[in-house]
Amino acid sequence: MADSSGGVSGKGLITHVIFDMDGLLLDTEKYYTEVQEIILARYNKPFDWSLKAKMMGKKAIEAARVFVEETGISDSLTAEDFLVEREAMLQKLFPNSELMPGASRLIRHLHAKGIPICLATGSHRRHFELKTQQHGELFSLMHHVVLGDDPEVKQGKPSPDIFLAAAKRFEGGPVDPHKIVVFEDAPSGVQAAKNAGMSAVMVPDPRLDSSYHDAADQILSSLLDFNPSDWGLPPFELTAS
Ligand SMILES: O=P(O)(O)OC[C@@H](O)CO
Ligand SMILES: [Mg+2]
Repeated sequence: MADSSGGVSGKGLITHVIFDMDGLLLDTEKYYTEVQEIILARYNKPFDWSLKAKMMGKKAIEAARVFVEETGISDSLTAEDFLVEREAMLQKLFPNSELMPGASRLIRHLHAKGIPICLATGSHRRHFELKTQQHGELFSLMHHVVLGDDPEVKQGKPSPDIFLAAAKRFEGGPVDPHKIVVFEDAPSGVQAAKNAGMSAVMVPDPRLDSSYHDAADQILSSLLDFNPSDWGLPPFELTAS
């Protein structure tokens, strides 16, 4: 739980960092929302952030089941058919994926300072490739990448599987979870980090109700507001004025 100052109380030194991708490093959640609104409009159903909050961060089929069941359309559209229908639209949108503010600076800073960093995303390989095709050099700075369709990831977030798999694959792994901070945007992702025994910095979409923030150790409105010293990580260089 973040302390009142929004800083971090009582955290030991962090030595490794795990990044979520969708909504945290890449501005891609809007594409999922756009496609889901188009599909729901056919059933005259509204798409709202309480449904979004339950879907984001999950593996595709898990998010699809939530979508068709929570909206009450599962008799007309199966989770599998939903995934097929949205695929064509997403394949057009994902190559335009842009970085979230502060993402590049933080990744490059930690890499330059020799802090081991990796990626752990519910996105499966095909979507990962589409979303990162404009950002290959930046994502190559990750020590490793764990994807939603990785055989070790039996269950998606909020299960800890993906973050435990990520901790194992660092040099000299598995890394003690208490020495890992996870950056996430989704309630399911923050919960997965806590379930893995790790710390979680949440950068939530401002439209997400603040009641979903409770499990995070620190809440930021943007990665630009992250202060590495809060976590014992090397501070940003002061840019020459
Ligand atoms: O990269 P993450 O946030 O795990 O998301 C994957 C996908 O489920 C989008 O919500
Ligand atoms: Mg995310």
